[in-house]
Amino acid sequence: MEVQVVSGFLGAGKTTFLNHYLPALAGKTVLIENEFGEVGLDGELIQEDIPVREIYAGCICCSLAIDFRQGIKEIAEKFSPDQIVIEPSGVGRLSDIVKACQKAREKEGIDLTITKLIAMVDVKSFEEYREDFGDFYLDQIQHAGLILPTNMEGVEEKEWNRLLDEICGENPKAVICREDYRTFGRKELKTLVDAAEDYEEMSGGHPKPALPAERVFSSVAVEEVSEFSREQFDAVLNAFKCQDAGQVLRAKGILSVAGQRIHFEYTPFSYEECPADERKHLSEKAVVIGCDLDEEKVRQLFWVE
Ligand SMILES: Nc1nc2c(ncn2[C@@H]2O[C@H](COP(=O)(O)OP(=O)(O)OP(=O)(O)O)[C@@H](O)[C@H]2O)c(=O)[nH]1
Repeated sequence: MEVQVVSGFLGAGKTTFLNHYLPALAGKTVLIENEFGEVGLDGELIQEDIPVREIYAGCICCSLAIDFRQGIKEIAEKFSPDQIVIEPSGVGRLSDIVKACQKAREKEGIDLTITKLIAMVDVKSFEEYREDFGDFYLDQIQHAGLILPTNMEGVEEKEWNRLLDEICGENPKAVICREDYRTFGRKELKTLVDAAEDYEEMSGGHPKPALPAERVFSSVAVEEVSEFSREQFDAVLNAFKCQDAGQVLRAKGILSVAGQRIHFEYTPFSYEECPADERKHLSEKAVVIGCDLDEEKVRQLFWVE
């Protein structure tokens, strides 16, 4: 059974990529979604009709390591898939995910081979996050075989090339896609992923002890949400920007705004909203991830009298 990992920092575009990539895969696939927040949302946003196992409220490489191992074992027994694709939480180190997979193999006796390690990188936040989150952020780029830059709209060609060169500098061995992969057809996308080297297992070595993501980042899941007017919801987004409730790095959810159910996606570098997909019957909820979050204040933002 092959294991592929699609990593990327908070909001870098992992789920979007999976919606392009999963239909390009041959054979039986199962997806593992690991959400740092306490409510799962990404699993519901996957369009491909394949089994999805959601593991949330922490990282599969730290506090949820046992759930992860059991999850892999159950998937192997129940589905015997050709491949498992893992979308780790945005704050998970890719090197730790690899170790978690190797541990699953050792402890559960599962026959798995780690093949593609992919890192999605939002070019607009790259320099700031490299500076602010160093090891957490760079580990994904440094361990990937394939780097897919995202959020290139509005970036001038010269700046785009400079940023890609900077990203390549962090991992010269990786294949980097210099175009917007979303313009590729299924076949082209598969060829691109196949062009990246498979992960090479190395024996020995002592893993460096690393600070768990849970000590640096936190999340608040909000399931009691108001109905917002447009102005009220704009004030919530503004509060994120102004860091009124701590440093919000990612927020997403389904809410009722101005009488319409919307799906919103926030990062400090991008914002998107669209009508909620009513076919999925998603309940109204939101998840906020960041640093030094004031949980009470986050909840108050979503509850207007
Ligand atoms: N402009 C632009 N937007 C993108 C691109 N890829 C994803 N997005 C948007 O960025 C937002 C976050 O994308 P996701 O695919 O949910 O990112 P993610 O890495 O799965 O996010 P989390 O795991 O929830 O932190 C969504 O609004 C996407 O539509 C891209 O290449 N360009």
